[in-house]
Amino acid sequence: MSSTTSTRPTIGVLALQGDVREHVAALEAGGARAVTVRRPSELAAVDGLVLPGGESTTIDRLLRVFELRDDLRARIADGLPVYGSCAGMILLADRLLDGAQGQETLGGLDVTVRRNAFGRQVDSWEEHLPLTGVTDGGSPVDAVFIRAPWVEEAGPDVQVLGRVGSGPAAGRIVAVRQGALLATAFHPEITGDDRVHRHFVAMVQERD
Ligand SMILES: NC(=O)CC[C@H](N)C(=O)O
Repeated sequence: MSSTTSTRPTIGVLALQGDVREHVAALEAGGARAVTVRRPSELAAVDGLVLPGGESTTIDRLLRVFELRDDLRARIADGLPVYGSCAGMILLADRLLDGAQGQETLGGLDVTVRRNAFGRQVDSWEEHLPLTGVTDGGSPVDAVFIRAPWVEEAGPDVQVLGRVGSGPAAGRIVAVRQGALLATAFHPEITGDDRVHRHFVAMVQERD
């Protein structure tokens, strides 16, 4: 574990595939020192980690190629704060529905996630959502969903932070927290609203 001060923690962004740059910028705006993580030594040096949006099957495969998978699972079990966005939410789920053949997750969150849950015809859409602990007393976040998963079932220790508000998927869970793990089905990193990342930075600081 690194010895950064609690005021500005070092947070890694897993940089194997996906929208890494956007997360780096959002973390910096949210008060962290952001670094990219591709090697076990880089993983060992961070106080928290973001699993970006992208393609969960590719990230799953590359985690093995880059020999990061076992170390990352161990650090998650050890309480490392991790924020997963979209594909990252899939990777954090203990149980996966509609995964590709042979696809595995890292696990950690006691949830069942359905991949590409909103259907192939709905590639992306945007909705303004209130999020518990993030938007309290403020405006809702601009939630951009891109071939997004949803949480089909959440265990008793999982705190539901946000649900879809309207349309055929109304009520579906799209933001959760369990201990040091945070996950959203949408992509706050591409909207210029840093409140979700700020929330995660505070979670990392709590852990210091
Ligand atoms: N925007 C995203 O991260 C999409 C996730 C993608 N559908 C997957 O299965 O990983």
